[in-house]
Amino acid sequence: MFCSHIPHHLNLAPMMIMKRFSAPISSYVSPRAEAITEPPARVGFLGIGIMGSPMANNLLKAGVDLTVWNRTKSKCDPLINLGAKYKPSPEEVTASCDVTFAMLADPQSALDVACGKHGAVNGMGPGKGYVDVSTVDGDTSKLISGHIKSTGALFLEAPVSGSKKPAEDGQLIFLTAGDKNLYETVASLLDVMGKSKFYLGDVGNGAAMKLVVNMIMGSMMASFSEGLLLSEKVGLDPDVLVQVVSQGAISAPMYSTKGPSMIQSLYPTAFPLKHQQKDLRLALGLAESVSQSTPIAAAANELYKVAKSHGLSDQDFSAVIEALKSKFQHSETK
Ligand SMILES: NC(=O)C1=CN([C@@H]2O[C@H](COP(=O)(O)OP(=O)(O)OC[C@H]3O[C@@H](n4cnc5c(N)ncnc54)[C@H](OP(=O)(O)O)[C@@H]3O)[C@@H](O)[C@H]2O)C=CC1
Ligand SMILES: O=CC(=O)O
Repeated sequence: MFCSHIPHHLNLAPMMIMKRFSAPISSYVSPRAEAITEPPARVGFLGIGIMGSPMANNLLKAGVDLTVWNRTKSKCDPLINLGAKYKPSPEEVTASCDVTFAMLADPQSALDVACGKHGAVNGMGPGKGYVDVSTVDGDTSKLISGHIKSTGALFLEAPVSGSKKPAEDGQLIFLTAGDKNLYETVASLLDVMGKSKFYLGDVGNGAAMKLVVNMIMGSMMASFSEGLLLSEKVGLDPDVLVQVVSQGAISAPMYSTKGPSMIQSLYPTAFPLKHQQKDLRLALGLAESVSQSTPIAAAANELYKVAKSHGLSDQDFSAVIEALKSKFQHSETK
């Protein structure tokens, strides 16, 4: 039988079968190679924010034995109510789990949680795995990998493409790199949380892929913002612009989902603006490291910085449009 290898205590089989037939398989690894690996029995999750919460929730719903930790403990409560275990430090989570996922804000927090006092590294050892799904730069990822692997454990970086809604719907795209054995061990868990997964080789490649993707996305949103405001100023209906864009060659889901609320100056947070600016900053660093010119991304980054300086860090990244409005432009030049 297709999923007969899944231990009975894990309720993964129906969801995995459904997903294999409802979503395109775009992983480089054949479905047969994934199917022979048993998922880990005890799974940890560190970082229960906008993304971590629905990802952990999907693991729970699939019957995974899950232990969670978050700096702000109250964010774990809904998951605890659904049956998750809780430990008061990353160290205690990794000590009690076979594989631990981490979904942290940025390079510093990913490093702190992995390598700081009572950090994840202290609970790692041979036979265990650490999967960092945060968006960080390659150097940070390599640093964390080095510390984890020095304990005899395995490391996989696996940043995700896809926002709050894809996380809720189990439709993320995993960009993985690192220990291939760990990739195979957690493949069925990635399938619970996502619709596809790429294995990209050495640690750093997953981080780089994610930064390139988000560099493009940040520039696209800045350009879309300019278009919305220009259309309005020349007397066009920006709602019609959204419809036109959505039907043509430049259509992208984010234009049709975020456009209507941007026109109303509403920015309900799915992807915080501060994280988009962080990703642009890291992507520019990546480009600098190989002397690649990225003037469009550099200009977009400046716009996100302006938006941050006006207190929009925790709004959705579509709030970058505010930085182009005359009230902000004037205050910048005063
Ligand atoms: N939202 C999105 O659409 C997407 C986000 N990402 C990436 O995923 C990661 C998480 O994003 P998201 O969930 O949106 O962000 P949130 O800001 O909602 O969550 C950030 C998480 O990091 C924790 N954290 C922050 N600083 C520290 C610290 N110093 N020590 C310990 N924990 C810390 C937060 O804990 P606390 O609750 O205590 O603040 C929280 O759990 C980011 O790297 C982001 O770029 C990737 C794809 C999509
Ligand atoms: O990192 C953000 C996303 O939507 O992907």
